[in-house]
Amino acid sequence: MSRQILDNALGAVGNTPLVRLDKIAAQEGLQCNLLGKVEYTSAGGSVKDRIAKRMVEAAEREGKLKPGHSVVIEPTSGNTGIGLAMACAVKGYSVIITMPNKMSLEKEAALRALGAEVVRTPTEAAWDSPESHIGVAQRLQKEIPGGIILDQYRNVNNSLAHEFSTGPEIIEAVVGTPSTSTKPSSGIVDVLVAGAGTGGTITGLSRAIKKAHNPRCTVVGVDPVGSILAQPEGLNTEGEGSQYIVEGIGYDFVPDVLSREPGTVDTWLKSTDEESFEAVRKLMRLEGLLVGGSSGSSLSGALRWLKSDEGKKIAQTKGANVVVLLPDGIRNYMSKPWFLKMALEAEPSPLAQRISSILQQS
Ligand SMILES: C=C(NCc1c(COP(=O)(O)O)cnc(C)c1O)C(=O)O
Repeated sequence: MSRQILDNALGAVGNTPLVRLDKIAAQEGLQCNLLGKVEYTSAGGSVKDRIAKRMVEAAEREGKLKPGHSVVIEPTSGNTGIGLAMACAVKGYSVIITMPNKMSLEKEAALRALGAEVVRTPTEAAWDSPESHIGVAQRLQKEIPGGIILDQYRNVNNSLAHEFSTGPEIIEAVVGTPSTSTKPSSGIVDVLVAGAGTGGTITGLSRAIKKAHNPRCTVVGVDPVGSILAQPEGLNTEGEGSQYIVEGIGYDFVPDVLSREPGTVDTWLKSTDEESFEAVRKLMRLEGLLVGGSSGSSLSGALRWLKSDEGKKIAQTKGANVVVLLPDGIRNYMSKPWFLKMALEAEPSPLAQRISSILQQS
């Protein structure tokens, strides 16, 4: 793709790299391959570009979007909104985004820069209350001529985008990369680990991998403490309803696109902000990957699963491939206290101490 002229920015959605996380794997004593799907390299900066592009193009094919008339309205934690705003900028639709107050200023700035109107809503509002980002979007859709909610929480094109783009990219990379003596590979995706917000990513990836590639792949879902997506429900009792800082994953309802069919998500883990941000630090410091908070949630879930009774066999299997979905990048969170603390308040390294002692000498 990078060696041809693209019609517009939407041509640069997806086709993201699958990157070895060898230093983290070594630090954790893993024999398996730990592979990160780095979604921040997509044109809009996240995995959600894919569903935004597919939902808009499907709505156009179905005659639901009319240039110069339609106003796309979407409730979002930000990234789907950015993908939609990018698509609407290219295609000439107006767009209104409703987004909870918790979400970063960086996402709001990107949305506004792309031409979207942004309406903030109370983070604590229940999903089905008129004050929530979903409730406000529905009210605006009723009142604004040409208003249409493409609805990532119900739209089949959400999970289909991952079943037919993200999934095949992962499979092709794993199958197409030869096994060598120094980098052995089973040639299949043995484990997939992903967080869940709408659940479209994990549902689509599970279907892509289990239907067309490896029906025995273990799919691990990561759900923040405070959210209710994990199964069995008993996992959600501790800390139910508590607020968490990581953006993009977890909800107080189960979106339609998150399949509850047996065999879609084989096991769920609960994640905390603390372990998520520690995992972000590892991805930055050890692997040079400038990822966002939910990438840390996925990695911390993967590392915890690999230490569990269920995962330890794979952990010690040379050539087994464990794929971790890394949904977005630090661009969305640069002014967030959790990141500034990590980046600017770290303990001075021995090198930093050496530098200051040199420079203090008159
Ligand atoms: C639901 C939205 N985002 C999902 C998301 C997810 C979860 O992806 P899902 O496919 O929605 O489950 C993980 N990480 C980040 C940073 C995300 O933005 C949204 O942007 O509206």
